[in-house]
Amino acid sequence: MGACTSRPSPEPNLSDNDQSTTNSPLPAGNNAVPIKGNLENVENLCNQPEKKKEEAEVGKKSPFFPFYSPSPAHYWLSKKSPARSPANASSNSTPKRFFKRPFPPPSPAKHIRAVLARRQGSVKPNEAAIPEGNESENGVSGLDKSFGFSKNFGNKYELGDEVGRGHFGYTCKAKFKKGELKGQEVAVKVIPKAKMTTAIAIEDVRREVKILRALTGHNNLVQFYDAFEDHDNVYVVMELCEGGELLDRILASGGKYTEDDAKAVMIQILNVVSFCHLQGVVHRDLKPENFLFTSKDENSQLKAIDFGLSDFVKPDERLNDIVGSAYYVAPEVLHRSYSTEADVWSVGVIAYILLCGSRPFWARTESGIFRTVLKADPSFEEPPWPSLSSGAKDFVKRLLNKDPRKRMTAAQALSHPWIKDSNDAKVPLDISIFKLMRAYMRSSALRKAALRALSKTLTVDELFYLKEQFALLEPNKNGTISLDNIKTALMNNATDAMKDSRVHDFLASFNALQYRRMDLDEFCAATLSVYQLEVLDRWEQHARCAYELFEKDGNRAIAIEELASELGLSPSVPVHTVLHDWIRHTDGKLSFLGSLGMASSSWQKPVPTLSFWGKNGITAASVRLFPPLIIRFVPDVLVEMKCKKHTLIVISSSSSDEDEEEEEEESSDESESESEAFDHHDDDDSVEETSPSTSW
Ligand SMILES: Nc1ncnc2c1ncn2[C@@H]1O[C@H](COP(=O)(O)OP(=O)(O)OP(=O)(O)O)[C@@H](O)[C@H]1O
Ligand SMILES: [Ca+2]
Ligand SMILES: [Ca+2]
Repeated sequence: MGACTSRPSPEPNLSDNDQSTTNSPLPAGNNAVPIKGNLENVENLCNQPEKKKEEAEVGKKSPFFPFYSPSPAHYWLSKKSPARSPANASSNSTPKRFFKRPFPPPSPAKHIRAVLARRQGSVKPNEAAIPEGNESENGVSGLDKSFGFSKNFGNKYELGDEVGRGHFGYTCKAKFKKGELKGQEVAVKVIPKAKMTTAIAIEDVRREVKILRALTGHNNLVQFYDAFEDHDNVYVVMELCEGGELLDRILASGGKYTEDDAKAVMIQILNVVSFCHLQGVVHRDLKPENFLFTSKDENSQLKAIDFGLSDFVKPDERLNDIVGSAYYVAPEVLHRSYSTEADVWSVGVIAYILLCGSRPFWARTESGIFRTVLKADPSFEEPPWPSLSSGAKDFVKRLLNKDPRKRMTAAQALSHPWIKDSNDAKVPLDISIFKLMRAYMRSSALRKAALRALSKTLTVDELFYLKEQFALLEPNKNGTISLDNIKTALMNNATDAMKDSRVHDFLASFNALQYRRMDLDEFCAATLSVYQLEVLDRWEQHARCAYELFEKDGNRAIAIEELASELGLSPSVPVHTVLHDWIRHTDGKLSFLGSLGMASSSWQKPVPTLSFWGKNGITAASVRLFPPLIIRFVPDVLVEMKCKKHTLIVISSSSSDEDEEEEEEESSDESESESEAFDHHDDDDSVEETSPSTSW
């Protein structure tokens, strides 16, 4: 937005009137302009004669990006970053090797959101041209731009040089003017009120400060000191991080970290991300620009900044607004149903970049990026991946799983074998444990028995994390926990943010635990994630073994005929034939939708897709080849299906309503919903985009 072209205000009260037009704003669509891996191209882009540049912009202007952002070139060459300065282009400090998918990514965060907001009618089409210096119009617009912050910023601080900027604000050094702290330096993010042209934008700033205030105190989160306002600006005063952005260090390192260095960064990022998630805060804009080092020191601490797009999320809630930065955005965000797992995806993107120096999802247009995020698998074949450890690859793959239910959580990632040996700190409490626990407590006896059997097949590594979580709940002498333990553990970790994310209300749904205790065995059964186990190569062994244990415990499987009756199939239907008909030819998955015609008319609501799992994917033909096949089935049953000679086992992944809803969503055919939003885009090669009105 305007911020990217405005000059830093030397005085706090300076309005944005003087927004420079010398850096002619490029539409963010110019993200699409490829910077072919070296600074020359970037410089060329910048050095185009003004008129030519304008022409180029007009020609390439995409209707998708009515809001301009820093062009890659401008950003790259911004004065705050020596690594990006053209003067350094040939100096030793300049990375010799640039990314195949060149940095820096501009942050189209707001653009994604603004397009959406515009579509929903809450932003006027011409908001792109945000009225500058419109402070006198504040009243006219009817927007309440008072935040209730102190008004005496100017009395307390003396504003100094700019140290960085983004879409929403610019950050300056400042000094205490008087008192004990006189001369001490801080950082001040200045957010011009002139840019708050919608109620949403004002609310975003309010929330940014609220979240920062609530979460401050964590070692890997920028320390918040105070917030001020005056007629023109909001001032967020925080600790000054003098070590620059993580992005700069990545660039300075030639775009590649050693595994050990990457681990050290990952541990800090995951620590703060898991902390936010426990508090019920989802950051939504995790990217290397939003992590700063406190000092230039090689081992300096890393701090998360910029909670401008962050939000509170209740443990049961799914958010639906599309925000974030394109390269880092999770697929489920584009599908508009997401929670904290979306941040973990972004961490996965950062991890991928740290380890190999390339972006995992790349295209020349924003819609092209979205398409790859939704559909493409990142490459682990190209150098340097073959020379990296299998642990590192497994770690990144498990963060970049497109299914959020199969993705590791941040706390879990900290106990991943690749990380845990280098991590002295304790694994933090994981809110997702409580979600799984609640689903377990609401499950049928049959499902509980199945999960118990499955939990007995877990390996030492898989158990490590669950045991850590159990220990965090401080079991009593007998090794059991109760509702009180959960409450105490949460209280010990609580900040004000938990009030907004309603973690305590969520606890109320644990009443079933009030009169009983849970030992470690049951805890493991309750909190293991079947979705995550399914990702593992050894999943079939797990399931096969679990089934044997399940039977040994005296449980009886349901025969296919019983399943058929449970599904409402009439006894006259030859079930084995039906089974065959359920297999979708497109992907070889067993589709329940296909069975609808034969199912009894009592099936009113959409039926979830039933999928076959097997090594290398199961095709119709392989149904007969892989005994036993493991299939997941939403209703609460564990079923053995005798299919000719072979055995099919059905283990329900979950019984919670939430999951059923998700299943239904999935069953409406993922590819269809994707194509609805993106298929019309001609591939990334074209900068010309279809009109947004037809695409969103
Ligand atoms: N505490 C700090 N110490 C030093 N520099 C900072 C600090 N906070 C922010 N910065 C610098 O200012 C830049 C912009 O800050 P921030 O990311 O909060 O702004 P933004 O407008 O919300 O950005 P975005 O465009 O990513 O949304 C940062 O990338 C960083 O370089
Ligand atoms: Ca930022
Ligand atoms: Ca921001």
